[in-house]
Amino acid sequence: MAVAELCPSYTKTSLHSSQLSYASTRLSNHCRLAFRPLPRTRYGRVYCSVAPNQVQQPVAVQTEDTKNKPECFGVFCLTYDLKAEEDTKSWKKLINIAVSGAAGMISNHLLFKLASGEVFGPDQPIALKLLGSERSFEALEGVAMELEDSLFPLLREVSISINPYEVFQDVEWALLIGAKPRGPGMERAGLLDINGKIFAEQGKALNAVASRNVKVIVVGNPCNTNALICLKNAPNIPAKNFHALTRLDENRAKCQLALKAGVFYDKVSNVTIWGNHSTTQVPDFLNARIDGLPVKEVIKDTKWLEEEFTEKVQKRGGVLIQKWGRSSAASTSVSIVDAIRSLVTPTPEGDWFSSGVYTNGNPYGIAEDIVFSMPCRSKGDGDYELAKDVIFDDFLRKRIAKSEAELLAEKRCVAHLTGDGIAFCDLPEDTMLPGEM
Ligand SMILES: NC(=O)C1=CN([C@@H]2O[C@H](COP(=O)(O)OP(=O)(O)OC[C@H]3O[C@@H](n4cnc5c(N)ncnc54)[C@H](OP(=O)(O)O)[C@@H]3O)[C@@H](O)[C@H]2O)C=CC1
Ligand SMILES: O=C([O-])CC(=O)C(=O)O
Repeated sequence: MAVAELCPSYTKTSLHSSQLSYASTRLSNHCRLAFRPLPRTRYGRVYCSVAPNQVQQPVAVQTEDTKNKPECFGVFCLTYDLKAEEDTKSWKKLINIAVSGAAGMISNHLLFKLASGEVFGPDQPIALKLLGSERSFEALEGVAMELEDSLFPLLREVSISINPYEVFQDVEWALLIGAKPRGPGMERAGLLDINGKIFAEQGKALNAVASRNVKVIVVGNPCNTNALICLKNAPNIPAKNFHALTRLDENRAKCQLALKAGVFYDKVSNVTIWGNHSTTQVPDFLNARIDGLPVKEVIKDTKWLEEEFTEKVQKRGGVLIQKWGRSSAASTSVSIVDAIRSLVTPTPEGDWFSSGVYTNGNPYGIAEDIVFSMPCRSKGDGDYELAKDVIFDDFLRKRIAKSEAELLAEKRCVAHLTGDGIAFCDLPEDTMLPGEM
């Protein structure tokens, strides 16, 4: 970073504290420096008095102090005097949001939704902490540049790093999207192992440095078992705070039911996706409602519901890949927004939403100690409870049991990553992620 950027007017600028020693190194020979910390922030103002022609072009070096910290990015390293606005607006306390796989396709949609305010509200300033890898670091800088150029008023900090321990520091939300896609010829067990290692490491990092009340949404596949691995490696964070994203499946199911019934999709409610985010998932039409009525009273074609509808939802991701040549990114990011908003706003009376959550005393008789998608309700405080008014029939029970068996097998397969002993992979059949068929 050039001195001119650090001290653009040559009289006064604001710096993140991590830049201070660098600023001092570069400027001390040329100007008198004073650093005054701003209250309750990690920023301060550097005051220097120097004539422009005295400033020499710097060599971009970082001191020991700065190089192990996540880098704040460009314009997000500055702070501004918002006092005039603060008189008229009441901003909420800044929240820290970590996003992994931040240079990937889903994040490319999601980050801009988060920064726009449509997720956490128009009075909620946010800090985005982007996690990438050496492979993606330059792309991550590109993402941060686009965020700069978008001039989002609510986006107060952006930092990028390849170290989860830096990125997860004090985060209140962790959106874990980055994962290796399953390549040709790769066994599902191999995918579980490779991605499981990523989520074990990230669980440990969350455990060490995140807010104790962090909410974690695991998107990277296989997301249920990745979420299980993550929470098992984070024993100091409540297991209830971990979610595997099945909201996209719920949205897909709502769309298909609306289409069949000839209604707009906002008329469809109480849709549960049970189980795994895989082709064994169970889109529940028994409890779902259209315009307040049980689906079966509106759609009388039971064969369609049991066969076509169920399979269409289970395989929607794969069909989309065949059309697009890549997996759902925009609709996934929309569903992540939906998932977050369902936790931070009260669930409408009588309705619920689906999320893959830890089974610990569930009322449905589902095996304990796995991450299973179930119907949830929230008061809007970030927490949830399981919906109680749910009915089952033989068809639903049988389908749920299949997804449950799959998740139990996945769990045995990653025992070495959850602290449950030696892994034993006996996956019942090579079931697929929605995108793999
Ligand atoms: N739950 C759900 O409903 C859905 C889940 N998904 C899943 O979300 C994940 C991300 O999808 P998408 O954004 O489209 O994917 P992309 O391929 O566009 O991005 C994935 C990111 O994962 C990171 N990554 C981490 N580890 C590896 C690794 N070992 N090999 C390769 N990449 C790695 C990469 O970032 P970097 O280089 O920085 O590490 C990359 O940017 C996938 O696992 C996908 O299957 C997708 C749709 C729906
Ligand atoms: O398998 C994938 O990456 C895609 C996926 O999860 C989906 O579309 O639901």
